[in-house]
Amino acid sequence: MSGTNSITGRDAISGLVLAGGRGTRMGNVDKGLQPFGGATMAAQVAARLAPQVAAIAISANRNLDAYAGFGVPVWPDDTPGFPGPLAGLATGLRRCETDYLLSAPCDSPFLPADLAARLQRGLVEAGADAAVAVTEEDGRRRVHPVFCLAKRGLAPLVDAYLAEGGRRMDGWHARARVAEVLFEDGGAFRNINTLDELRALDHGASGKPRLDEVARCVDGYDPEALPVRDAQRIIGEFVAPVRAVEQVALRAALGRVLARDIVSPINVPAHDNSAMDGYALRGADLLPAAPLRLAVAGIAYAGRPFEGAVQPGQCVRIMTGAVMPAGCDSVVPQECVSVEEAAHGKNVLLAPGAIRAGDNRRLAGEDLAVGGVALAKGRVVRPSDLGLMASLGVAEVPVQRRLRVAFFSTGDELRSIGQALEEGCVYDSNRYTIYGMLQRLGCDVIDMGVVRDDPQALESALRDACENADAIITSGGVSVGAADYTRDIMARLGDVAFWKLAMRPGRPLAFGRIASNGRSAFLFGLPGNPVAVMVSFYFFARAALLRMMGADAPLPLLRARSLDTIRKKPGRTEFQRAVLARGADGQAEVRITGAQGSGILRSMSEANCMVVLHDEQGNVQAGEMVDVVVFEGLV
Ligand SMILES: Nc1nc2c(c(=O)[nH]1)N[C@H]1C(S)=C(S)[C@@H](COP(=O)(O)OP(=O)(O)OC[C@H]3O[C@@H](n4cnc5c(N)ncnc54)[C@H](O)[C@@H]3O)O[C@H]1N2
Ligand code: MOO
Ligand SMILES: [Mg+2]
Repeated sequence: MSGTNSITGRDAISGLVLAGGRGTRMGNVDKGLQPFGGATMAAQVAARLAPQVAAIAISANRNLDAYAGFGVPVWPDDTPGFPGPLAGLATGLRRCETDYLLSAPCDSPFLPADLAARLQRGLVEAGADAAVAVTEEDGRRRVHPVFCLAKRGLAPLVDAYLAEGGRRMDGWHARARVAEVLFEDGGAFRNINTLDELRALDHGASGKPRLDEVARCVDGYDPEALPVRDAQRIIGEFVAPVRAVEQVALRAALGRVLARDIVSPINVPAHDNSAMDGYALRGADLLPAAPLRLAVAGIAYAGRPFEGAVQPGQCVRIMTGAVMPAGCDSVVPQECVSVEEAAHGKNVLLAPGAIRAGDNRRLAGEDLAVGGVALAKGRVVRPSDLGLMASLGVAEVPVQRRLRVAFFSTGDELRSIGQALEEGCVYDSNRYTIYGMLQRLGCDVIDMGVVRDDPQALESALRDACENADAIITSGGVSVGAADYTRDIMARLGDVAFWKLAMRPGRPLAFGRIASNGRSAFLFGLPGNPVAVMVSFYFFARAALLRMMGADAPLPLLRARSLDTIRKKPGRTEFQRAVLARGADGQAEVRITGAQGSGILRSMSEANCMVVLHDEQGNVQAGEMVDVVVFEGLV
């Protein structure tokens, strides 16, 4: 092994988020649970630590249920009375199961991504028992003793210092060998002390750049003609996963996003076993050119093994799934032998070449080996995964908590089902398509109805949504019409960009993050036209929401032959509704559903897929291959 991980490796380190303080400077609020960056401060710190260590725990003394919701162990101080972060460290050292413990405070969400590796290297190089981070500001060294990598064996020493009444985080340093490791980026250790500071940081970016900073990284960024892939990239970089984990019963994990790798606690199968009903034998007994006669020494059923050892010249009657008897490594199916009665019981006769040594045996661990990753985090759990986890005896599964998404439609012309349809009005259909798409994505939905084209009503709906949801989806009002107030209000509440996308349908799109009363939410202001709303959802909101859920589910693209000639201007992406079928030659063919107006929802229902004509593409001739996204299996 080489590199920083070779010294002891992240497997030797547990991470501890120190969230057990009184939060005095924040008005006694529980600092770790303050919303930040689409999650909470402690969750952000845990998320930054998690990839650096083998396991995470949280030191907390209040709101233990809320912390338990993170899906990691929560350790209240063993010493009563909120004695400070050192008590958290002491408790952590006592409880941690790895050789090293790395602490970090819950109010430092920007901590370095290589904190563990560098402290570990410093510790080993200095032959020390602990290592702490140091920065230099204006030529002055500043030690950050709360960012501490300590050997578990230090527990008695720290306990003794606490028992003497010592409270300082670095008060015990003189009694041990503590290495100081210099980090160049002082900002990474920045901590957030007041609610105002928290809001200021969270409002704009939560340690991430502002939207315009992200957008500027796109070559020739033009909000009036933004290519689809640039918009997708900006959105992907701007949204952040909402990290909160819950344990659910196995069946309830269906459709949910795995929050952690599922590691196999056992070998599956647990033993070598038979793949056939037949006779288990010793491969070494097989004769290449002559028939073989074996005495049947006993019988092995699935769940009821044969206990004895099989001697040369013997075999065991065996059923599919039964454990291979000791000494046997092959199974001959019963169809391939003849059985004869003998004085002492039964014999079986095999023709030469009936099987080879090792045939029809399933090896222990061939499906899953103990310690192997059976399912990777980020996976959306499917029925086969439920079965796989059941085969491992997994009763409860850590999943990401469901994303809460609030949505509403805007427009004075909209009527809800059950209302009279006056002159010039239309029934609100977007709320139903959005509802359907969100449901199938596995979100918790908050349907906020229709909001009138009235600035006050819009502002209060947006604030309400922001305070109650992780993401907000609106439809309508993002273009340039005289009643399109949505734009102004969205812009006033946060960091929102208005784009005209180089695509059809779904040209206008608002995207960003808004904040209200210390809470923030990602916002997707989709265009009002009923097909545009669906296309924008599928090609922008879907991936972003999945990313927020911590899911890894790229959109599968197929290729199919176009039956139509399609007129298409290069320089924009077009999404055409179409029907995919198998042609006479067995190959996939696609036919456009006809008129593609962005208000024609019927053609969306008739379609079973969308043809994606990319930016650079021009006219398509009948018979040419095109990219297709199928609806089924999408959401
Ligand atoms: N001068 C310009 N006009 C328009 C442009 C443009 O660039 N310059 N873009 C057009 C495009 S493309 C679209 S898409 C729409 C988007 O407009 P808005 O997002 O402002 O949406 P509205 O004006 O509110 O509504 C558009 C259309 O959709 C109907 N609608 C709205 N909500 C619903 C709903 N919930 N259920 C059913 N139908 C709905 C609404 O009645 C309008 O017919 O702007 C173009 N104009
Ligand atoms: O998004 Mo608009 O519907 O392109 O017409
Ligand atoms: Mg409009």
